[in-house]
Amino acid sequence: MTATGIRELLLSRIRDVADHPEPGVMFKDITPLLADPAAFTALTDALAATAERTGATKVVGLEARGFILGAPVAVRAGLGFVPVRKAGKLPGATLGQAYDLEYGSAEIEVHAEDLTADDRVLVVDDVLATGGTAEASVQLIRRAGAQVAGLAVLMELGFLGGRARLAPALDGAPLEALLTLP
Ligand SMILES: O=P(O)(O)OC[C@H]1O[C@H](OP(=O)(O)OP(=O)(O)O)[C@H](O)[C@@H]1O
Ligand SMILES: Nc1ncnc2[nH]cnc12
Repeated sequence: MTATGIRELLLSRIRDVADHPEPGVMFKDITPLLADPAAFTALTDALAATAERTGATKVVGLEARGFILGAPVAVRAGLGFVPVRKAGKLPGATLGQAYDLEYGSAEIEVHAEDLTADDRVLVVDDVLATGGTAEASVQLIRRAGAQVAGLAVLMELGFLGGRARLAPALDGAPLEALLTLP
């Protein structure tokens, strides 16, 4: 399939849900895409290609939808997977980072021992909206002493300005969005 064909397939499997989880938010629901094996496989392959191209040694997935996408990407690319979880879930010694997102605020954590100075980490998530979640994850990875190979998302909501917000934290590492939605 051509790159355009893949993008059209992925876009056709994302459902818009108005006013979820709060009024004024147009929620981008990826569950139809996950339920379609051709679309889910195409997405996994595209993100795994990014992992290989960026020379990543680990994939970080952001709870919860970043787990669903990131774990198969890590397996496909032959890399380890490191979960970045919402605060209070990981049992070991953690590093934490608070952040704001399009609809609220939260704190994420990672097991510090899962990342080393030799690691180049590709962060995988479904949506880049305001960039708050992704920015916090990049800060966390750097505080853990690892390098950031890049950030790969299924879709970027361009009108929320996440790319510009993230630029300082990424510090030259690539941000790749398979779809950019106006
Ligand atoms: O760019 P931002 O404004 O930070 O928003 C993007 C984040 O919001 C969603 O996660 P959410 O916290 O809703 O968690 P979920 O995956 O558990 O639904 C999405 O999966 C991204 O991680
Ligand atoms: N509009 C949106 N749709 C889906 N996930 C999101 N995360 C933040 N904003 C979102």
